[in-house]
Amino acid sequence: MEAPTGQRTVGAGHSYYTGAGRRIGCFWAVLLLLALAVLLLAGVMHVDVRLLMPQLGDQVDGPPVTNVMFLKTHKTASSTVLNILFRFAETHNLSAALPAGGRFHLGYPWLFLARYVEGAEQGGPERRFNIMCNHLRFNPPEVQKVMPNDTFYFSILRNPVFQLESSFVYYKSHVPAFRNVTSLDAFLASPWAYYNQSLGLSNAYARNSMWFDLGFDNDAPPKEDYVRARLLDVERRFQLLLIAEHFDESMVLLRRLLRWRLDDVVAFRLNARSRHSVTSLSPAGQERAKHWCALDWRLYQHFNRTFWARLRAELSPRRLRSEVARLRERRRELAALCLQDSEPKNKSQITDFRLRPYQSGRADIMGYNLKPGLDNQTLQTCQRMVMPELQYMAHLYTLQFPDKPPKNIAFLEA
Ligand SMILES: Nc1ncnc2c1ncn2[C@@H]1O[C@H](COP(=O)(O)OS(=O)(=O)O)[C@@H](OP(=O)(O)O)[C@H]1O
Repeated sequence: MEAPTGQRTVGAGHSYYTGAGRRIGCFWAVLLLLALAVLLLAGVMHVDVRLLMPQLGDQVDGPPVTNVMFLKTHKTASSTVLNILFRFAETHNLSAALPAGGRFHLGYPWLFLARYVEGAEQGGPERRFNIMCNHLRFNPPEVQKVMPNDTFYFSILRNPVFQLESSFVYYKSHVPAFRNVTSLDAFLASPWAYYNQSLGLSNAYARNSMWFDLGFDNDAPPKEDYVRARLLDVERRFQLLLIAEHFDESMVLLRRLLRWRLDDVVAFRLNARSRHSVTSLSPAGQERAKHWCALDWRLYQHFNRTFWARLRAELSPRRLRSEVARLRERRRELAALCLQDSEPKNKSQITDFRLRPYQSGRADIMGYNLKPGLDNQTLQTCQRMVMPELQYMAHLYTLQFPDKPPKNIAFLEA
């Protein structure tokens, strides 16, 4: 006898669903086993799982830090950091403390004053900004006038031997102490023949320039008590000192402390010299540079130590390795997406003047050409990543102060 249609349907349906239920159960069991196997394999092969599931690694606890002051020291990879901060300001609609009027820095080499910031004196004495990162000579009470109380302060240091070599080539014709000497080795062999202490500020790039940028006396004798007291000052004022030689590890640490996303801290190397404008110092010259810049040498040694101690406190070695690997991988992806030939170009090869960095002295400062044919959104992302310091500052200035005359960067066209 044939069962009524409805019963048969229900019966058939029931057995169908029972079979399907079994299949679904199997599916989840297999998936669970697979996941366990991957985790086991990752453990055995010392692979960080976040490398396999990148979206997991981009999770951060709590809101991002948005009040940030970066002391932009000279010739220390600071333009690359500035690019990161300007991008963050622009994409998060944050205000930046930019140089007033037609200026390109915040009063450097004079000690910073709040009135060097555009708009600091408008809207009453309480006007505060989110991001501050243009060159200035650090002067905490004045910086505090334009930055909120909960600002995160950080800076970056570089081995003074290489920092001095970079300065020498870049500021060769600008700094009196460097003007009349053929090489840095010759300068370091008898610095007092070229360095006139009474010229003060104009020679700041020639000796202990990071110490000077921090607001201290770059000609002070490196006496133990004095050095220790100033290092303590820096520790009190800054939450973090990064190290240019370990730039990627620095970005991992910075991102963690600021609770930013990975893409916020991925950057291309900016303001780098082409290989033919880098000179090498003899081993004796290197030792003399450490002696000549003894204050910077102490500064660098001290904060190189604290940097690694901080990294160890924040991340296990394996986690650090995997985060650095992820950062590099993402940089490679973005280079392939944005850059012509995925690499930097020297000044004569850069076709768009808006992307050509400011050139100084004998240095050939490299930049980038973008790939042709990028869609609008990708183009915007890529342009931001390769935009040199002066152009980016002028761009933000126009966005922030549309009624003011724009910064005149026509000289970059030459
Ligand atoms: N990501 C990264 N890692 C390591 N080093 C880097 C990085 N980005 C820039 N650089 C090097 O930093 C030098 C430029 O420093 P600044 O941008 O601070 O110079 S400036 O004071 O703003 O003119 C310049 O050094 P030299 O090439 O020796 O002159 C750059 O090569």
